[in-house]
Amino acid sequence: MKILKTIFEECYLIQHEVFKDGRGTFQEAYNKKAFEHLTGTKVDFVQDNLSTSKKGVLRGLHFQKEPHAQAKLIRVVKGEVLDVVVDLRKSSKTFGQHYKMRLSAEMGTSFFLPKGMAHGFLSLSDEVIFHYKCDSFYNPNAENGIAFNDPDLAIDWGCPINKLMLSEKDRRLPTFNSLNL
Ligand SMILES: Cc1cn([C@H]2C[C@H](O)[C@@H](COP(=O)(O)OP(=O)(O)O[C@H]3O[C@H](C)C(=O)[C@H](O)[C@H]3O)O2)c(=O)[nH]c1=O
Repeated sequence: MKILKTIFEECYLIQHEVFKDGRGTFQEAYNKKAFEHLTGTKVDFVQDNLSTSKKGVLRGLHFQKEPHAQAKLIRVVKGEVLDVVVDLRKSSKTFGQHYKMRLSAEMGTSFFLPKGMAHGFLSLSDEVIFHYKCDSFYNPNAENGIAFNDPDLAIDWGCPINKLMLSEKDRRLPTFNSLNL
């Protein structure tokens, strides 16, 4: 397992060791001891989520308000996504910036997001299976989000807007500035 830093502090790409043989592959999808040793971050995950998405589905940008903010360890189990993270940590030098990266099952990587991030992804494959661990339980009363097409974030999703498929909830998300973070 190797840790790759990103432009966001405490936000890491994790490259897993993939063992291949005539049968297929094996990898440790998560190892608490190795993760905490390499990132220096102690995290107790309490909930695993799994979603499937068709091509063109955009989920996000979502976050839970304190004290229910979630750190997430993301894994694309099948297919490929464009994953997007927005730094909502007011004390961060990258506050208000977004970071995007293609993640695919073939890459053999996980992506760790600390608390204080808004997260979303665009499905680039006909079928995406998306798995992530959270260190805080789902709390619908703490749910919040940012519009995927926020004019100030100006995220380039690389997909014509008429090809995107969003939930009604996501179509009504507020702008970053209106949150007054
Ligand atoms: C997130 C969540 C949802 N739900 C229920 C609520 C709805 O009835 C249904 C679908 O929820 P939603 O449309 O919010 O699912 P996504 O759009 O995939 O939301 C996720 O999208 C982006 C990518 C994220 O990073 C968030 O963790 C998460 O909000 O599942 C639960 O019961 N538990 C949960 O933890």
